[in-house]
Amino acid sequence: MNTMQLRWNDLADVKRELAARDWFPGTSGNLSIKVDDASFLVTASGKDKRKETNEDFLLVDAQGEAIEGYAGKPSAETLLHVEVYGKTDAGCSLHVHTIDNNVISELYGDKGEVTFAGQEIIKALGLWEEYAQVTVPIISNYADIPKLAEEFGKYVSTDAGAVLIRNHGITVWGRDAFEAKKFLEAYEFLFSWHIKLLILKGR
Ligand SMILES: CSCCC(=O)C(=O)COP(=O)(O)O
Ligand SMILES: [Zn+2]
Repeated sequence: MNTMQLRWNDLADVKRELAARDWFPGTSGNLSIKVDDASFLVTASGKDKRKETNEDFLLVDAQGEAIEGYAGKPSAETLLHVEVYGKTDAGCSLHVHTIDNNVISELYGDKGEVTFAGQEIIKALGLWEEYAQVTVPIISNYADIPKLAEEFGKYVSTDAGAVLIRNHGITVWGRDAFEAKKFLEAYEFLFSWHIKLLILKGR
């Protein structure tokens, strides 16, 4: 198998696992994986990402322009994935809309960030010290995608990270598909945990 086929299979695996979690409501969400310095695979726009077809992904260049030979259109949010690969050595970027990430983004949107501390799952984000804390930036949901990508790009500097888009969703990236998915699951765990605690405490 060549690199392209290997990466295609990696992305298909992640897509299947996120679909099993029901993290692609209403055709939302987009995923990408780096193939080489000049190209990455990204999900086709507007499709039900729970479905598996031979046309789920398209190859695009480093600027997000479709490379000939693939059906459909690249994700409308491809420019955010361009920011990740252009600014870091990340290998995979995942974007999902969940109720939990939307609730957290609205609760803390005015603050521009949300911080979690004292939770064991933070170790999954690579932070192993006691009472480690993690902060996720929250940006406005600009309808203009180049503007959204520009704002998003201000928070993209390390090979692994996450940004919440207010009342929209989260984009998480990591060195490879395994790491990006691990981070995404850890962030969604934190969001769900935090919301449940707030409800139980009546705040
Ligand atoms: C139907 S949700 C609106 C678009 C969006 O935010 C999304 O994640 C999916 O867009 P795509 O073009 O990648 O299908
Ligand atoms: Zn989206």
